[in-house]
Amino acid sequence: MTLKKVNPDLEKERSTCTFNIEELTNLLDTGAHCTAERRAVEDKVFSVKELKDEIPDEFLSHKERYENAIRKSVFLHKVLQETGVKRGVYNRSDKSDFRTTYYSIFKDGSPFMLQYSMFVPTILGQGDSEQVELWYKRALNMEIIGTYAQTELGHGTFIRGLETEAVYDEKTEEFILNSPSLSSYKWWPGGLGHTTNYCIVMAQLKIKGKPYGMQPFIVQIRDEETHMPLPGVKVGEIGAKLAFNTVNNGFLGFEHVRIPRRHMLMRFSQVSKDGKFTSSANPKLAYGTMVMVRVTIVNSAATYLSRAVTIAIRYSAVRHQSKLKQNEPEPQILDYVTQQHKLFIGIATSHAYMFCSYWLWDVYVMYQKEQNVGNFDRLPELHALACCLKVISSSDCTGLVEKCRMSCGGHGFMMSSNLPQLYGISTATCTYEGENTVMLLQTARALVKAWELGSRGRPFSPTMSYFAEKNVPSKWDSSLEGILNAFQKVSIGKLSSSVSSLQEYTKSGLSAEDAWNKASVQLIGAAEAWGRAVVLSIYKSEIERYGQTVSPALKSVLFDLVELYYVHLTLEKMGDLLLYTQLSEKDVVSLRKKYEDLLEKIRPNAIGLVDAFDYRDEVLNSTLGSYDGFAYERLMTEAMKSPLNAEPVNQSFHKYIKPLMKGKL
Ligand SMILES: CCCCCCCCCCCCCCCCCCCC(=O)SCCNC(=O)CCNC(=O)[C@H](O)C(C)(C)COP(=O)(O)OP(=O)(O)OC[C@H]1O[C@@H](n2cnc3c(N)ncnc32)[C@H](O)[C@@H]1OP(=O)(O)O
Ligand SMILES: Cc1cc2nc3c(=O)[nH]c(=O)nc-3n(C[C@H](O)[C@H](O)[C@H](O)COP(=O)(O)OP(=O)(O)OC[C@H]3O[C@@H](n4cnc5c(N)ncnc54)[C@H](O)[C@@H]3O)c2cc1C
Repeated sequence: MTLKKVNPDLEKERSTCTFNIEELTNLLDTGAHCTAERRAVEDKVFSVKELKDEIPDEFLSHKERYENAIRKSVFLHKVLQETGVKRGVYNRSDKSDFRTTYYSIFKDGSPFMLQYSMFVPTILGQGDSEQVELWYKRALNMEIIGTYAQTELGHGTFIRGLETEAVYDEKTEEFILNSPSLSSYKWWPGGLGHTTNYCIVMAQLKIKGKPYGMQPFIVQIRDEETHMPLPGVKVGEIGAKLAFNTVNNGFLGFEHVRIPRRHMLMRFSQVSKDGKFTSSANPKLAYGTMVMVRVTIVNSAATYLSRAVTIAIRYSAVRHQSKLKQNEPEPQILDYVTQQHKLFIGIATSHAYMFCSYWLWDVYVMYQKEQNVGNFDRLPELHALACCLKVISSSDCTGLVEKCRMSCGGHGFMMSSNLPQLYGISTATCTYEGENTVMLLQTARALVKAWELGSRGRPFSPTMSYFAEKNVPSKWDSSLEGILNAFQKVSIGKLSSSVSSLQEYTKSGLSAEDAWNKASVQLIGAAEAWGRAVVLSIYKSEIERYGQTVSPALKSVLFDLVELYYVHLTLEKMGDLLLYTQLSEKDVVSLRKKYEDLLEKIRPNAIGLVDAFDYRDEVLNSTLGSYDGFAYERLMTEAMKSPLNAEPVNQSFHKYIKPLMKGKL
């Protein structure tokens, strides 16, 4: 099929863009040098023919898909090694540490994913210098391939309830790993099924019968030559899932498997040869990898959404349907304001979480530096921020990815659009690295504690400082500052009501735990409200900061999106605002008009805005979202790859249908 260069609809859209697309790309990539570096890596990666799929993955069997993913992972590793990309070392954004490039090769994840995302970072974060020296090099060279094995069949959320034991035997200076029950089997770790030969096992340390809490151990599970499971190791794959089907998530059980003492990662806690336990300065340091991954999820969520919204907006610009005016041709569906309502918030939300993720990453890096000199003061706030922003970014972005899919009508249901797969990998972020409700409850725990300490005169941490302000009613103000203040009032109001309920429930005789459980719906509302106030505040302040350095044309568009985000959220959360602020019906009417005006203002820049995410066709992997906009031609080309189209009549016709038709069954 010969294609014209670009669909005229997209050509027209690109001509109405009011800002410099490259300038926005550089800003989103955290610098022009990051864009250049990323593009150079992409040029290299996408020129490797072995990394292209001849048959779409969805037409392969489960086993074939796994084998294909392994083949590609190995080629990709080689290419990235040649380009000098540091694997296992996170950066501020998915794009600048090449996660997006990496994972675009796999629509459904790579079996090496956990090697890079958690195995190596845990060695770096939890190992002492000697252990890092030994294991990091081996892992980086892929001499060993590992994963992070924490979750068990019986427990994922409640880490203190994990059953896998590591019992110290001082006679042999070894730990004995044991899985005492079926529910203690590790369940879920990526790559564990048939890919990894080592793993970090989180297990309950016991010395002379005394428990010392959960600690990380590096455990060999397969022979380095034959890849056979080692004696006492029971390992396999957990089966088909909603997504991540090429990640090779696995199960693992131990029958008294012995490992050397120095295989416990000992940066924070140590066990001496004679079985003396030295505790870390803060027992929660063993949970450090989770904090780091939660921080990175905020950027990943924004990135998944930016890919989905690019596909949906490009498709909406080339798709024509129905009639707006009787005597005119069918309009682009992007001209329907309801379509703009579904999609433009996706661009704004992606920006909001991207800019917040850069800020959060900087907070994390600052904490890391302080932690290295024994200062853990920032940890409780960082933990609350990482939990809460992980939750609202993953749930908002996943909801919007699904909205993007539905906005493409029937074609969004096609696997070749890549929207179903994007939904799959996005929705997983709501569960992994801490199930979202549980993470909100962790956030609420920190907020209630801060509130109670604050009421006794203790200072609030920076993101909670507005708790100190009295919740006095003030006139509604629809400026950005006014809306931010209003959301802070909602946050104070919800937290204050939750604390009052907790106090009333305990006063009425409930235990602290029962009171907490009874008030928990309110508590997760208070946690979410705090997260909203943080995101509104950081998104605005980051754009104000960048606004001073970018061109006036770009600054104007960036603020259109900030306003859209603010007004959209105000209309969405109207109930809360009516309860806790002076918002009136008249204000709502004028905000609705403001919202409609903003959609109209953003419309000419819609394609420019998604082009600025700078996703090559190979990254989007979508028949609907390609840069040239030839969606129908691509849909047909992909349909022809269905194995059923290889022959005009399938044998089942002769075997079953024909006898049925002839009444000969
Ligand atoms: C080219 C290649 C480039 C490569 C680059 C890199 C590639 C990266 C690829 C990126 C792709 C990313 C893909 C990632 C894939 C990941 C797959 C998913 C992996 C997992 O899911 S691993 C398993 C995760 N599991 C969890 O998250 C479990 C959740 N549960 C918990 O965290 C805890 O159990 C919970 C709920 C916090 C409760 O713990 P508990 O011990 O019971 O604590 P308490 O409630 O009693 O609280 C005590 C006290 O501690 C504080 N606390 C709790 N947790 C933390 C923490 N993590 N840090 C700091 N403090 C913490 C808590 O606030 C309490 O404080 P108090 O002062 O109130 O006492
Ligand atoms: C795609 C994917 C990849 C994964 N990869 C890995 C990996 O590589 N390594 C690894 O170790 N793990 C991995 N996991 C496991 C993951 O971390 C856990 O599934 C997750 O932490 C949730 O725990 P759970 O499954 O035990 O859920 P549960 O805790 O059983 O949650 C079930 C329900 O119970 C509720 N609930 C639980 N506790 C509470 C509470 N205290 N208060 C209120 N409600 C509660 C939850 O809100 C939820 O609604 C992965 C999971 C997925 C889906």
